[in-house]
Amino acid sequence: MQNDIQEILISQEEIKEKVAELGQHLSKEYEGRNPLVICILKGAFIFMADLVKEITVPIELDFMAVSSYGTSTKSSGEVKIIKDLDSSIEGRDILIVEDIIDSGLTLSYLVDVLQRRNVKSVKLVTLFDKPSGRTVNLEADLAGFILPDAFVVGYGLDYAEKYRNLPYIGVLKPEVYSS
Ligand SMILES: O=P(O)(O)OC[C@H]1O[C@H](OP(=O)(O)OP(=O)(O)O)[C@H](O)[C@@H]1O
Ligand code: HPA
Ligand SMILES: [Mg+2]
Repeated sequence: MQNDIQEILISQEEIKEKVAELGQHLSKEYEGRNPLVICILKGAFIFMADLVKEITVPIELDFMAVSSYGTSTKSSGEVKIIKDLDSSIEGRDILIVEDIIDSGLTLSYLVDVLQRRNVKSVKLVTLFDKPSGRTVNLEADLAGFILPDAFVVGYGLDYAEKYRNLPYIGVLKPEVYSS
């Protein structure tokens, strides 16, 4: 698996430091409140697990699974909800936890879906942001790292469901896509 990586863009240590910073920031922002933190599966599962340990206000968790990439490195443009939330979110402060915003299609669709459920507020935190990929107008409220225009894997992010368990963010060798 490590042999398929051309370059490590962000190390395990850098990610750890950044996640702690984001957690501190969110703890201040949600002081005195009890947000519902929503993990967007599958990609955000590692970020979610690490981030919530750095949040000091009481939170509740839920999970939503969506997919638009399948086995490709390009978004299909069609966002499919594979698993919806377990309960009503009416009147709640919602924090969406995402691993990466690339084209922005997944999140613009989801924010719209959640906002229509009469929530009190919706905020969006992403660990990775790839502004060069955007095809719709969407910004995170909080972003960890800005990435260059390359398809990346690791720390939850996959290529054809593989490499999610790499502890860093890396770029795949071109021959991996073509084989
Ligand atoms: O901004 P976008 O271009 O929409 O891309 C970002 C989304 O794509 C990936 O999910 P994917 O659809 O691959 O599902 P996965 O999380 O199960 O890998 C990633 O985890 C984000 O949810
Ligand atoms: O660069 C990426 N890597 C993995 N999954 C993704 N989904 C959107 N962009 C990416
Ligand atoms: Mg994916």
